[in-house]
Amino acid sequence: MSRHYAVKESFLTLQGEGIQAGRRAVFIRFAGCNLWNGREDDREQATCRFCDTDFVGIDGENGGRFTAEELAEQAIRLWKEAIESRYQSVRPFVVLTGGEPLLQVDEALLLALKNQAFEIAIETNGTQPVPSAIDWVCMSPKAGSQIILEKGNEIKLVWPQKGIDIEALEKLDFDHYLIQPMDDEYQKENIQKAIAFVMQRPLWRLSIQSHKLIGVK
Ligand SMILES: C[S@@+](CC[C@H](N)C(=O)[O-])C[C@H]1O[C@@H](n2cnc3c(N)ncnc32)[C@H](O)[C@@H]1O
Ligand SMILES: Nc1nc2[nH]cc(C(=O)O)c2c(=O)[nH]1
Ligand code: SF4
Ligand SMILES: [Mg+2]
Repeated sequence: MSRHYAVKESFLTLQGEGIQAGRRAVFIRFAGCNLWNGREDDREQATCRFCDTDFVGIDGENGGRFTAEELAEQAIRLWKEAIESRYQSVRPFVVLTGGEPLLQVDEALLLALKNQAFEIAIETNGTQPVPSAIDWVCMSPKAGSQIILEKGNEIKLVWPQKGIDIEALEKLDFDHYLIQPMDDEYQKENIQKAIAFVMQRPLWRLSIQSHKLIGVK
């Protein structure tokens, strides 16, 4: 039997975060993460405690278990929604996220997405190896986890986090450095801390979670 991927949800939206914010994108959210099991009862014991996402199960919009081809076909169908005919030739863009997508994403899925002409971006916590077929790598490091990723396109650090070695991140081979205020009960203060961070360290840019402001998914 061919391999299946456990997908929480899949949807067409605008990339809300990072250097590519504002870009039309299909999101595929894979179920499961290695830094939290997703249960509220276990959040405080997890390595990553501030997650804003429900990645448990396969019960979300367009969720389910899919073969590589099925998932790529669903993604291209979502991409084609509402596009005016003269833009049919614009390259489709997919963001693989989760949960931790690299617990499931493999060469077979990347090939199926490439066969649908997708440019492929990923949101990863940096603890898993990244296949070279991925076009855009966004790593968001989590304090207390073992980061193995050394290069990519953007680092998006959620702030504040205790126990992050900022200088060590700056020595990695990434093109863009972003700081993203943590969305929790202290969000207002977190935004001020993120602004102060950028003011002291001009290598870094502010990333706001714009999808939450404009009311898209
Ligand atoms: C839900 S994660 C999934 C991808 C991957 N597991 C990761 O952590 O990068 C997607 C992005 O949301 C960020 N994020 C999660 N919870 C957040 C929060 N409460 N406030 C701001 N950003 C958050 C993550 O750091 C990551 O950049
Ligand atoms: N619009 C939108 N942009 C995003 N960028 C990263 C997201 C994620 O959860 O990985 C995300 C998300 O959930 N929605
Ligand atoms: S690593 Fe990513 S998906 Fe996992 S708990 Fe943290 S923010 Fe959520
Ligand atoms: Mg999100």
